[in-house]
Amino acid sequence: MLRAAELVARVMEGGNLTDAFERMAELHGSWPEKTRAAVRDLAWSTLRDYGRGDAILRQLLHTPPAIVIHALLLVALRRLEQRPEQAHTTVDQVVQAAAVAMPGLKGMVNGVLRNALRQRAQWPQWIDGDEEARHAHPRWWVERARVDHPERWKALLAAGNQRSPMALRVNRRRSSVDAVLAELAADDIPARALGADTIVLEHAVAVARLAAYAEGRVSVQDAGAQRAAVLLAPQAGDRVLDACAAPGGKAAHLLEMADIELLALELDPQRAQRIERNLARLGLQARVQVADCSAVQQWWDGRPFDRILADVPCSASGAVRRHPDIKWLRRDEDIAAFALQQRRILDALWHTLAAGGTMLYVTCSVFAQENAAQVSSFLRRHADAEIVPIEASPDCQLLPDVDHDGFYFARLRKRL
Ligand SMILES: C[S@@+](CC[C@H](N)C(=O)[O-])C[C@H]1O[C@@H](n2cnc3c(N)ncnc32)[C@H](O)[C@@H]1O
Repeated sequence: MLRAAELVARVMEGGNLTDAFERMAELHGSWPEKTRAAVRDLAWSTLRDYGRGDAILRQLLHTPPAIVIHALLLVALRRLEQRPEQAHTTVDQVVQAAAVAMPGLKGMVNGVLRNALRQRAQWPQWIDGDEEARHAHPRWWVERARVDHPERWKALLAAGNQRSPMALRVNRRRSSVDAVLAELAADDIPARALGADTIVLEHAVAVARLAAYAEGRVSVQDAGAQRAAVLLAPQAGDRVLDACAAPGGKAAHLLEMADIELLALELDPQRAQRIERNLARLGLQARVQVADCSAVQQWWDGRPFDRILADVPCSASGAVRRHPDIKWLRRDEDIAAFALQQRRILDALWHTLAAGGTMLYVTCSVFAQENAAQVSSFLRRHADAEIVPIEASPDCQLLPDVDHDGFYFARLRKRL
């Protein structure tokens, strides 16, 4: 429990959860898979529960405690909700953990948790009386959801608090959905097909259990993310740009779909290495270059692209259940900053698209400012741009559900 609390504390101090977890897992290389999964699950689910634990703690504490103890209490409350039948064991374990982290506060932790247990019947009322706790999202986020999705905001927020589905993308150059489904069935991994290359697993499993992964026959990629390559529809011989490419999921899908010449750009050199590793595992080739895609003069050779994938940096609000730390780290004003960055990238990339070529704009956001509003303003600035509809709609806003995360897609064609 202390390890999960350390991860939560890292996020409360402004750190990235996935990075913190990877560093911790590296440090404890001998952890069995079960321990790794348990630490991960507890940290992730505590952070997904944004605001709920604090609504309870506010009733029991006058001042917020030191960060590591605060995090430990949140983890403890999460565990008490998950396993009410083991309440006393949980309290004992948390008190022992507090004795390691801050021995002087052991008694306080014990007192708060025993008090919390005594008043357990009140928790639903405390949570319900606080809007952030009720939806387990920051207030500004609830407000944006309400304004941007007036019909579906409650379902959208509820979906953000669920566990994310695990989906595979079959490398059609090496296997097929049917063959992989048969392999999974033989390994007792329940799964179903969803679309041309997509399989959704009933429960998440460690990739180490998937021989098809190590052998480059499948990749782990959200089913929503897999729509990008399908919508861009690369054709043999196309010159294609993936402008924001790491870790290379969509780049690899494009290369699996057609014999194309692909340039994959990535700003972050370390993340760029992940593209190389992924392509090597799948037996695919592309030119990978570390560059800021919006500084066109630094990387473009002047030959226009037939297709461009602009999978821009965004709030990731559509993938919040996968990255629950973003509820804690993002601020309302960050959305405008992302929108500005996206606008710069779109305007710069447009110059590199051939007349008649297609650019697919993608975010994993559910906020209109990064999505439909961004595209409308792009169309107003570029008279030579037109929308290519997606299933009879000008664009496509996927909201998170049992099959996929939230994504936004808009297809833009440069007039001839
Ligand atoms: C949404 S992720 C891309 C995911 C990727 N397309 C995939 O499917 O695996 C956005 C990526 O863009 C990178 N990035 C951010 N700003 C960039 C820029 N100006 N130029 C190039 N890459 C950028 C980020 O480091 C991040 O890796």
